[in-house]
Amino acid sequence: MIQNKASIAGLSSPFSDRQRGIVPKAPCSLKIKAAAAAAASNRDRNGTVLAVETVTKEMAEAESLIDDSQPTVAGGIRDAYGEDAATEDQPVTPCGYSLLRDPRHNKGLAFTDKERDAHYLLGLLPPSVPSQELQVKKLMNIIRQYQVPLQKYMYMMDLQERNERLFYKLLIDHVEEMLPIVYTPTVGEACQKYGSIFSRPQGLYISLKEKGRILEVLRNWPEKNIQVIVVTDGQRILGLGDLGCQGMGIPVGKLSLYTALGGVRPSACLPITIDVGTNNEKLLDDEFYIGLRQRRATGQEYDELLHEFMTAVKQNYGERVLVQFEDFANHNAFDLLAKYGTTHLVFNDDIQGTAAVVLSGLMAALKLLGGTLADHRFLFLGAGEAGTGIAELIALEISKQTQMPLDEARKNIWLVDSKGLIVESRKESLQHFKKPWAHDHEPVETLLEAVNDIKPTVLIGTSGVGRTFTQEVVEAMASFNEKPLILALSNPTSQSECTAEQAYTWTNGRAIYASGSPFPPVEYEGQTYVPGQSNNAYIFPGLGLGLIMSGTIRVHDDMLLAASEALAAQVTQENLDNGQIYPPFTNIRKISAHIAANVAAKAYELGLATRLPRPKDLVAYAESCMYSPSYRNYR
Ligand SMILES: NC(=O)C1=CN([C@@H]2O[C@H](COP(=O)(O)OP(=O)(O)OC[C@H]3O[C@@H](n4cnc5c(N)ncnc54)[C@H](OP(=O)(O)O)[C@@H]3O)[C@@H](O)[C@H]2O)C=CC1
Ligand SMILES: CC(=O)C(=O)O
Ligand SMILES: [Mg+2]
Repeated sequence: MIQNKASIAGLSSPFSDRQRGIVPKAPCSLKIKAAAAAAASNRDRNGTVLAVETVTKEMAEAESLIDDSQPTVAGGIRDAYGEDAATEDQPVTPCGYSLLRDPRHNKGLAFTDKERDAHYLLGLLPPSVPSQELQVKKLMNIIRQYQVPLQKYMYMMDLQERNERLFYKLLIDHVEEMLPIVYTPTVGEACQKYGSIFSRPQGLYISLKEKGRILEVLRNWPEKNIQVIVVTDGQRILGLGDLGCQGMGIPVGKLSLYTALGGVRPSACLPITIDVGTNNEKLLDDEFYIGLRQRRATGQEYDELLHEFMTAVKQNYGERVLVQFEDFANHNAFDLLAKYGTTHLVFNDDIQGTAAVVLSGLMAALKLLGGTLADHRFLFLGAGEAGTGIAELIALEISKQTQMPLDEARKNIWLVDSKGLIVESRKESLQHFKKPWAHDHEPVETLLEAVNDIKPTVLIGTSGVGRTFTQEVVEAMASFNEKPLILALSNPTSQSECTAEQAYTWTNGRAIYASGSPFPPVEYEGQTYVPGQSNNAYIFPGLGLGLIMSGTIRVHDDMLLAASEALAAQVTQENLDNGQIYPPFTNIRKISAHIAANVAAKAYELGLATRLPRPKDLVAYAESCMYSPSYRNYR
């Protein structure tokens, strides 16, 4: 979908308003200040950027000065990746016993005789020199012997701390099997028990105690060339509620997917947990809880800490570091995105990443259901970050496809929250992100009533509450839809609105179904149904890679649409014939390269990319940028 700049500037969704600006408020060099001034002078009276090419060129120049001061391998755009993309022999700093204790360089028994000789390893290892593939095979044998998923998780975390390349090789080569361990659902249980299983810090902890010293905290992290930060304050971890400081498992898990699925090098990834306390009484009473033992700070105290953090991030890492907000409670999530969307490269995974993955699933599903997006009726259970984020992106796409005003495009999209259907008569008391969805309708209290009234073709669960798509609800969907599309997005598995088995059996095998956490295939009346996984993990790794490789300085809604289209384009006829609206995760690195390329192409088109010149073949370029977990030879 190619848009001209005028039509982009004309969009009026809340996303666009938040994220259209490209003027850095706190520029980190004089040259960037000059570029910012140029950007400011290129706005019309609505604040819309009119011509950004000049600005990005100047910013690119300014940024290249910053890059020159970074201790990276020489060679332009590829600098950030060179250390990992290179296949030739590499120098290695630690040696002897320290080399075996350094996860970034350790190879376990796979050090060659020559390397053992050159790096003071003689006698420190038994004689055998297995290949990396054999090491993976051995570890998979061990992991498969654990019956309890949390034990597998702990084994994987230990491996990551011991031998990083082996961790990623194993994760990439066995992605379908290992994703549910390092990610949802097991990561949810790990967060709940994080204090009890804590062994070593895996990211930065910034608590209220560090107020006034956040820059110093960032500088304590050993890696300097950071490209992606995933940050949480732990208040809405999956559908498990407030887990306080123990939410750290989520940034760690998300960033391991940035590397495994998106090819961003691990040393460029920084997990951060902001600890402002927790309102979870159970954790406050838990002797193993690792966070501040106080109730959550709110209001000015909260805002000031977050502002200090965002300012320090830009000061320390520059204009192009991507900050992914993850699992914040919705009032803070929307506010942070609005506040920093115009000054920082920020992205909210729960609002925007989820929106992109669901829109992609819908685009693919239309090939099975027929019609266009505008022909369908959507009903959501849950009107928070995920629900309203998805709803808004669907409306934006409908508006683009049909040229109808956004408000009009919203009319076929309905949301139910904990108080019932969102309708006009409730408007006054609604949170701001729900107001656009308050349509004209009688009050409706239950989901079943809403389903029977609205007769949606698509039912989407974003409530965080398990088994809320009851048999009656699903059967009602099947009574007026030949192929009811049912997306039970809440995580982890326990919070899924209905299971795959329920969706298929209650619709006599007619449902098209996907869930946020994976379900195994279902046998029903002699047929095998393979459910899809509708999770933002399809989107953020490729989107992040696209932003990084193009040096993009702001996220724009059109980049989300570009990511959705790229993902939908990877769904094959064979996938569709099997009722699947997402491609399998086994191909995820190829998929991520395509998403990255589409996102980068959009960023160049919008003039928001600063790495110039634009590579001709963006897919090939994305692939060439990707981190490879294969061992390097040490000279
Ligand atoms: N698959 C994926 O990729 C993703 C999945 N998710 C999942 O989505 C879920 C929700 O996340 P998020 O949107 O951020 O959470 P929010 O807290 O922002 O929103 C939850 C919404 O659900 C509503 N709700 C809660 N209980 C009920 C109920 N019993 N009946 C009807 N509505 C209810 C809330 O109502 P009210 O506003 O009245 O309180 C609120 O509108 C989580 O489980 C999360 O794991 C999130 C992001 C990505
Ligand atoms: C997947 C995800 O981001 C969530 O459930 O919050
Ligand atoms: Mg999340």
